[in-house]
Amino acid sequence: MNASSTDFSARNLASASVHAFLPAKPILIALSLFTTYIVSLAFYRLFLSPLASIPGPWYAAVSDLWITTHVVRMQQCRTVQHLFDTYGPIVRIGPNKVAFRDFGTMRSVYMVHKFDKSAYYKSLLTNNNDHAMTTLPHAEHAIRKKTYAPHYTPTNLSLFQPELHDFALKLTDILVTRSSSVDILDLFRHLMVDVVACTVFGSRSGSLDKWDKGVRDPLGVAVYDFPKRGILRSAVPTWAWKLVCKIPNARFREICNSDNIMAEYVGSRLYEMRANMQAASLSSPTRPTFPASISPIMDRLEKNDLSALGYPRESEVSSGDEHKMSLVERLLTTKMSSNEKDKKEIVAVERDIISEAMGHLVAGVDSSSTTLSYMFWELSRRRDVMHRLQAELDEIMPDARVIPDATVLNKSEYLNAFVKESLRIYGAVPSLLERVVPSPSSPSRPSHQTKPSSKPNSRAGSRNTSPSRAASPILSTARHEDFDMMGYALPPGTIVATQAWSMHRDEDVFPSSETFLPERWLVDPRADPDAEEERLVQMNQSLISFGVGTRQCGGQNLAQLMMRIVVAVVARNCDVRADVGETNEQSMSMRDAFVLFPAGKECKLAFVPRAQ
Ligand code: HEM
Repeated sequence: MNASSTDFSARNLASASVHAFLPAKPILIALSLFTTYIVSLAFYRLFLSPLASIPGPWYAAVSDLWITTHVVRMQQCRTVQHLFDTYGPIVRIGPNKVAFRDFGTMRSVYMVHKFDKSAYYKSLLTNNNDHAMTTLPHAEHAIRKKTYAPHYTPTNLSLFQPELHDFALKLTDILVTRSSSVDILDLFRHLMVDVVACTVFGSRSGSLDKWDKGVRDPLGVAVYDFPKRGILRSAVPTWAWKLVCKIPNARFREICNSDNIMAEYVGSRLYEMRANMQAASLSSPTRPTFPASISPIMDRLEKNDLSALGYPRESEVSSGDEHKMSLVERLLTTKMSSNEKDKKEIVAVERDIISEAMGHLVAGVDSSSTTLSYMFWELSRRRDVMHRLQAELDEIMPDARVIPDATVLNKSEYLNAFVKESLRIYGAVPSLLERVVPSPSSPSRPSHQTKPSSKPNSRAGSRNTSPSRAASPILSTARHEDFDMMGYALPPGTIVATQAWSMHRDEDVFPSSETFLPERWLVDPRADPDAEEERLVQMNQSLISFGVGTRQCGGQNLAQLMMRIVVAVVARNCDVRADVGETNEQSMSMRDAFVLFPAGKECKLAFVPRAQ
């Protein structure tokens, strides 16, 4: 090889390597810019953010990824509790998120200042529309609540007692006739579908009957699938969602479609009711126009084909009793009161009622069935509790098939203590209830700031007793629009939250908090009466299973009533047993995905009839 050919190859090689390097340059530049951005962001969040001084693990301050891994593991409640134990009552759990475990701050955020809910709740939209739980601004929510709240007053609910007793007796009959164990989580879900269908839609869905006959209940399955759909839906953008829903797998499609299945059921009830109401008040009722997602159902209904939905056409539970009104009927009456509504308005109102009713179905079924399941699981392994409860029930229910009125159940001391203790440990919503620090222009802007308080206390002057950090250097740099939470200045937009899980495990209020002890809710006759009164007030104020303030559970009176009815009739008629091979500590270990559920996703128990 001569010198000129060597020169040529070297030049070629050099030029080739330059060309190979050139396209890599923009990538390298982009990579280094990205790395600089990430490092700067992490540095800002860790050291310069207004939340930088709040205690908590550094990796939580840097990114939401850490807490998200615990959400995905369905162990967020336990993780946050561990942080409180490690860092104290206020903890930074994300770059923009602060969790607290303090009674005074809880009252301030949820009751006094009534902060708006965070965007997290939008993942619970039904039919792509808001309902009470997903309406974020406080003022807008107040209007909604006014329309549905009268339905859940104890007086109104007492009108539904005959149906509720029927369902509970039907459930008991199913339990005593089974020779093997029953997955009561599934069975209670069917019970609650019947209960909500009856009180909210004024119909009999026959869900328990279907369960008994081994027939699949489409409404029950849809309610069960809805949270899974919510998680999926919130994880992908709208365009991708349409593709996801086309994945050719029958079960998967059923999950994606759970929203529409519920809307079909509710829409059919609403249209039927509206037609009845119009027939009664107008000579020529106008056919309402329904939104696209439910118009096929309306077409089927027009052809009088209710069976296409899998539900019998039945008379409303309100028939024959003009005072008893389902929630849907109530909302129709309130919202359709003006005859001057145009078609567009009617569609909007009807769509709104459908979403609201679906919201109650979704909120009421899984929550109540989970708590009920844990109650019976606890009875199965605590003979002492079971016997004491049964002794009281034997007295108030001489006839095992006659369920006492709510007023009697509410006065039954041990039953109430048992329900409260169950709600404390197994309340179905133990999770962070997220709220947002408002901006200065927001109506929920606090007019004064919060100081930490050690414990709840009813006695005047004994609140907010622990030392405030108001004079701390952190606050000296606070801007006017910041919110003072326990001495830390939180800028508008910060997400703040407490969780029932931790409020209910405060050792100062609930000693031996991990032990299931209904007796803690009873007055100890040997103790000082004043101290006893104070102790019980503290516990009651810290029990937040149904949330706090104006955004509290809308259906809590119904849930409380159903829990008492079901526990009373089932425990009066049966003994409960668990086979540790199928239901045990491990399978019942608590998981949370906003609502609680057992790790094994079932709760199999055997029910043995008691000698009467
Ligand atoms: C043991 C059973 C139940 C528990 C533990 C429970 C718990 C809760 C909690 C903690 C909230 C407040 C969420 C927040 O502040 O972010 C809530 C809201 C709600 N719950 Fe329940 N719930 C139960 C049963 C029911 C039932 C049976 C219904 C109705 C059929 C119902 C309807 C609602 C509604 C409509 C809301 C939204 C309230 C509003 O923002 O106006 N819940 N529930």
